[in-house]
Amino acid sequence: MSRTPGPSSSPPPASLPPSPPRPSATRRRPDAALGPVLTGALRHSSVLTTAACLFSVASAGAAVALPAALGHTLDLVLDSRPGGQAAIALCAVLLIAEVLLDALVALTGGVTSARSTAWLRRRGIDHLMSLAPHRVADHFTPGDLVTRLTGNAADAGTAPTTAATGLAALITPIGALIALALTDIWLAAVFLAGLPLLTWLLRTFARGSSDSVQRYQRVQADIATRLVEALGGARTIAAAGTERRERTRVLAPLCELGAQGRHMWQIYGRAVVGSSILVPLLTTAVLAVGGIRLAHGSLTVGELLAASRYAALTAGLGGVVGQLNALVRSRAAAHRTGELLTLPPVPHGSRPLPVDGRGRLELRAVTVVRGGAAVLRGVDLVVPGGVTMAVVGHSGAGKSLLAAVAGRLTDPDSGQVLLDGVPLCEADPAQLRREIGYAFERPVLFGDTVGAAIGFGPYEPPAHEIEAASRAAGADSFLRLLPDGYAAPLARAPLSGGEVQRLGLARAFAHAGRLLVLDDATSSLDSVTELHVSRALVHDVRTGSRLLIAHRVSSAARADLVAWMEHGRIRAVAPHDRLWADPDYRAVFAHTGDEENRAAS
Ligand SMILES: Nc1ncnc2c1ncn2[C@@H]1O[C@H](COP(=O)(O)OP(=O)(O)OP(=O)(O)O)[C@@H](O)[C@H]1O
Repeated sequence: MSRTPGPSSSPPPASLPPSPPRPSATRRRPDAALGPVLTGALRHSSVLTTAACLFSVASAGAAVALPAALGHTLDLVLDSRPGGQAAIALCAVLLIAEVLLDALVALTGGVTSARSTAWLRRRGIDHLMSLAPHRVADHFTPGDLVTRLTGNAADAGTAPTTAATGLAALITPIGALIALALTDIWLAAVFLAGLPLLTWLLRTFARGSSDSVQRYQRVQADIATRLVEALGGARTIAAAGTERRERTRVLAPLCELGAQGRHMWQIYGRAVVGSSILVPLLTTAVLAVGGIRLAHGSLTVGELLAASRYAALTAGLGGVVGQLNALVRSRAAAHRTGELLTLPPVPHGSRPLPVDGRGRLELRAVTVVRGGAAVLRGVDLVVPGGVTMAVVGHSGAGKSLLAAVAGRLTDPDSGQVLLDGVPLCEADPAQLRREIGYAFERPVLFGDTVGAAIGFGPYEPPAHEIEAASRAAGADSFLRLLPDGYAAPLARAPLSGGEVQRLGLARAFAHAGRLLVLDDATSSLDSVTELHVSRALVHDVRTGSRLLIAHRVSSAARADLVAWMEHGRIRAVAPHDRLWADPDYRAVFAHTGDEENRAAS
């Protein structure tokens, strides 16, 4: 309730991060990023924001009315006029109302901020999940994203409350100035004389601190990005013995962070010092002139008392500095969170796949550009329904990208991909995820238990299907040795690289649809296990087409057809036996052992 003059309360620096590490998203028009966040947060908490606004305006009204009531009461008491008791009661009511309203502002404001923040985080994460993974990676690092969706979202979530209470922060001094003028026009004139200086102080603060806060948040994000990278590469760093160097790298932006932090404090400090000098000077000047006016009989004692309170409240305009600071911070944070929302989501259609489709995959003139260069160049390829096709080629030929395009993990820059005659971009996304299974070379496992990690997918398969998939992937034997079997906590299960890969395979088998894409998903398996998996794939997993990115001759030899890729193009499609006669084809497998090559030939 106390509206003390001078810049106040909230500390200047922003508390959260991220950075601009990757290009374009951060170069969009600021308003394009800001609009959806601020309007969305406001719309989402409109009732509470309106309540907070009304309470704070009412509280400001009580604050402005109180000095007049006090002054009037004092005059009544001093002159022994009737009505003193009623006036005292009115003062008490105004005082209590102000306290209660302030409490309500704090309550509704807190809830509004919490709800807006929760909405922003949900919206941000939903949007993130709707984006193409490579597009996200092009624009944001993981650390940057985390800070945008946590700290920045929390700061941005305070915007509605700050704006609502900011209105009251303006009403109080402006109302007090009007009341001062009504009490005595000369006193208001004295105050107005100093107003240009106060206005200049506020404008300088707002301008300087906005830049500084944005830079501070970016540097914080940079540190978060480096930290996430270091955590991801912890084993490599330990093996290389470069912990000290890494520590230095992660903390390198700290100097700039400190500089930006100091700069913010300097701007804030200058504003505080400026208004701390100006405000008492103005108040004192008003009091001095008020004293003269009292001596001349132009003011009563009660009016002087009211005038002194109004001068203090009017000078509370300096307190807007704190409010401005909070607004600047939440605006900068909203801008950072909003940049994520400006990335266009992957468009989807709703066409169903034909019920009797067998997983015929067709790529028509598919071109994919990465880093400014075409990585897949006009690829035409047909995987007939029910056929297993191995994709082979030298490292960097574009095999993984082809696998990503096949299951719509990324869209081609030109050309079309069709599953059972339906262009993937027109297909119902939920059905697409049920009908296309993926296993990767280095799968990431999700779930509380190892069983849940296998069941993780668009639907939860029953336990017996999870176990059957696990057997097919050669994972059942080692899972049963775990103390709790399939219920063993994933985080504490001691899994080798090959075992993780088998769990990834089991996950894909458990959700196998009409198309199964195995992107180098058996690379860590020994030959015996790989043979077991290949057989299980034919006999124990739902039938459909398979696209296998393969490096081993044995995998290519077992496939019905081989697509041989070279420099982003299909060089040939034929059974392995037929291609083997070509020395260039054999050179693709030059890295595999002679024994395996002999066996395959
Ligand atoms: N996001 C990207 N930005 C730039 N270049 C990319 C990107 N993704 C892939 N590439 C490039 O595309 C090429 C093909 O990559 P891809 O992973 O498909 O090769 P690959 O045939 O699967 O190789 P490997 O057998 O080594 O896994 C590589 O030269 C790679 O550097």
